[in-house]
Amino acid sequence: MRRAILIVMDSFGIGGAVDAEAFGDAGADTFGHIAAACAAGQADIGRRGPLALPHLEALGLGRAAGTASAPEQPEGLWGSAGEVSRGKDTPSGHWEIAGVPVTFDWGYFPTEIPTFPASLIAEIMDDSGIPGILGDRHASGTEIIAELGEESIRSGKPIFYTSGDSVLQIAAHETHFGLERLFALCGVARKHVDPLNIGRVIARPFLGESAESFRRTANRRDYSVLPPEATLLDRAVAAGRKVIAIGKIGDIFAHQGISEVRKGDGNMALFDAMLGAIRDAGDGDLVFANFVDFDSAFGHRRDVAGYAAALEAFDRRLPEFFAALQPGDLALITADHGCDPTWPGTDHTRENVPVLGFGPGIAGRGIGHRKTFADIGESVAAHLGLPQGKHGTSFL
Ligand SMILES: O=P(O)(O)O[C@H]1O[C@H](CO)[C@@H](O)[C@H]1O
Ligand SMILES: [Mn+2]
Ligand SMILES: [Mn+2]
Repeated sequence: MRRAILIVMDSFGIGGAVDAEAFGDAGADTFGHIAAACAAGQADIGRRGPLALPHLEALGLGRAAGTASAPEQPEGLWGSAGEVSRGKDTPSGHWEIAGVPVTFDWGYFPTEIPTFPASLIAEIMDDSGIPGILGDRHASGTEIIAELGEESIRSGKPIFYTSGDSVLQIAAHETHFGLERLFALCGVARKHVDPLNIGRVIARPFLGESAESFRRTANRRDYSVLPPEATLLDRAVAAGRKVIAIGKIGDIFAHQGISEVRKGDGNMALFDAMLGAIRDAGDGDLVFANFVDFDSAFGHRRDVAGYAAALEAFDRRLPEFFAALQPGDLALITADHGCDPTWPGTDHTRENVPVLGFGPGIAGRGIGHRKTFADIGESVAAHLGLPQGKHGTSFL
């Protein structure tokens, strides 16, 4: 069996990006700062003490990140990669991993209030019939729902907000407003933000009846534009291979180059879904998984202890993953950008990402620092015997 399993630990950066300063992120280091906080006893909520990631460390995480606790002889291919795409957002990171860097500038909404052009909101209101909007500014999704959720239920007006990413996010109550109605509204909004070059419209349904009880549900849906060129996923599908997308991978690629989508509510359910996909994948197939909680539940929330606990929970499950691999399989663990939970604000941070490769029979060695995430996708292509793309080089 020659299969590939590609895992994105969403936002698990390791610092050190050469262009971090241009993003206001010089010194940001998601892994390093979480580890430092844990070592200093500052991340003892729901967990305790130094960050314990024995399996990721055995694969070479410490060496990839340049930390002292690295083993002499990592068991996997270990290295780091920098991003050449102009944004530090999720689609840019994933598309570059899949061989297609984003070399154009996305459209962004300004930090002024209101952030959205009045004409855009008027068009969306006309087409969707909503009575108006709330929010209309940059915000943290959980905070703005706590602040405006009750008013949204009362008034029937959904909450529109954005961030440092190229996004229009729409939060509305799953039952009072209605989930299908929210999805339809996002479809309308998608059409109207196309001319503004906005990467994603994101439906953010929530449940609960008051600020204290509101919670976002797993029914988030991202409406992405298509990648600018054919990705690794398209190459795989064109060659008759199966691409099984775990979590939000399907949405991120606008469902292009995807054979099957499997979802899960939270990292542990996603891990289960990934193990199931590995059981079902055949020779030459690709399983591509995104673990979203690191970013959305902890990185953006600036929750250091929560992020650390999520890393440790993920690491504890890796033996199940190792056991699911078969001779000939290549597994790669990486990330799409940083989201340092110790950093000011609530946005992503420009960082290098770890690249850890392993599989039965793959000997450990350093692959150095890769200048583009595209080297990851090209390595998968080489492993699966797919045509090489033009933006990266295989490290196999
Ligand atoms: O604060 P929340 O709603 O989690 O928003 C985050 O999620 C968006 C999509 O990943 C990002 O743009 C970021 O701002
Ligand atoms: Mn991401
Ligand atoms: Mn994010």
